[in-house]
Amino acid sequence: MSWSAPGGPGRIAGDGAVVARAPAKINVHLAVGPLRSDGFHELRTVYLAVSLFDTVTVRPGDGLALEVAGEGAAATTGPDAVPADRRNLVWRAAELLAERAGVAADASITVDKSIPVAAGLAGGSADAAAALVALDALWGTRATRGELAALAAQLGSDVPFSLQGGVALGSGRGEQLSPVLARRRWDWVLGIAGEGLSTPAVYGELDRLRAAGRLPGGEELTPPEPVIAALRSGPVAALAAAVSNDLQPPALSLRPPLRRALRAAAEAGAAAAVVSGSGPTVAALAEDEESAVRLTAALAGEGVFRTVRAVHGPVPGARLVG
Ligand SMILES: C[C@@](CO)(OP(=O)(O)O)[C@H](O)COP(=O)(O)OP(=O)(O)OC[C@H]1O[C@@H](n2ccc(N)nc2=O)[C@H](O)[C@@H]1O
Ligand SMILES: Nc1ncnc2c1ncn2[C@@H]1O[C@H](COP(=O)(O)OP(=O)(O)O)[C@@H](O)[C@H]1O
Repeated sequence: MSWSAPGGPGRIAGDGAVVARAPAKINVHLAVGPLRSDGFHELRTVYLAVSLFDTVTVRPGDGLALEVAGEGAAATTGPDAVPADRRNLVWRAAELLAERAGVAADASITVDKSIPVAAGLAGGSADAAAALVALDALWGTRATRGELAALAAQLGSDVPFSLQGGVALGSGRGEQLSPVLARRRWDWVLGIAGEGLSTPAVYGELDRLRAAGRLPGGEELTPPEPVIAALRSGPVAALAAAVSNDLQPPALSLRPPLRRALRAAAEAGAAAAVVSGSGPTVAALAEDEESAVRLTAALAGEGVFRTVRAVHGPVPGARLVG
């Protein structure tokens, strides 16, 4: 990896702050193969970045300091707890970038979370991607997008997509991306559960259900082509017919009330309703504005803590703002 010599600060505001934001994602296709020897599953997934963002602000500092504010700051235990130390993906992103670029890891970092935690929306990955972009500017490390993508892949399977945004096909463990063309804007209503689900627990439940013969073994990955064709061609019904997620059955097994939320969305006229990634967020696809309003009302209360309207517009990945 070749790094330019540090070239001075990037886009820095008056008080020395650099701000970046990155989007949440949903998976409109998620085919999961058997467990690999490295502890990950082979995937074919189609990621869609949606208009729900976390913001990361970095300032000059002495050593690393991290504060987590907003949505993610509340829980102290369980899958929804966001640590404000080196276990946080943002901290790891900072250490990794500093080490690779040969600069001191000096920064005071604030993460403002709007993306719910452990929700299957890749909030932690968004934070890590935004931190890479912001710290690259603060430290003047001038990494190329490709260099940042390589660091992102070391931080987590979803982080390269959080950096890239838009719509993409993910292979390998999800980190190998190729862009997908989407012709139009999609309107989603996200039903956010009050309590998150742990990603490794959901993959583990899938393995358990497969080993017990209660689900097909995953040797044959459902091909993503129908979803990719539907995204290219446009009609809502085509995308709705093609959406699928192998992690939905294990998420439902761990969180049975999610069935009610999926049913409520279907009864309220959702073109499609699917668990996003490892869940427990339910992503309901709206035909139009009126349908989105109906879905929002239907999801409220059905084991769902709150709803968020999110569109794919397309939505770019991690970017400096301000
Ligand atoms: C399921 C997905 C779908 O996009 O996201 P979420 O819905 O949780 O956001 C991803 O595969 C999550 O990606 P990410 O959250 O980055 O996972 P990582 O940190 O790389 O891995 C956490 C753990 O998830 C499991 N894991 C992850 C990816 C993968 N292809 N196979 C796996 O088995 C492994 O147990 C791993 O130790
Ligand atoms: N910046 C971060 N934001 C959220 N969670 C984080 C972060 N850094 C580490 N984590 C850990 O990752 C776990 C799940 O992260 P998150 O990305 O929100 O969910 P998901 O994998 O379902 O998309 C949390 O339980 C938390 O302990």
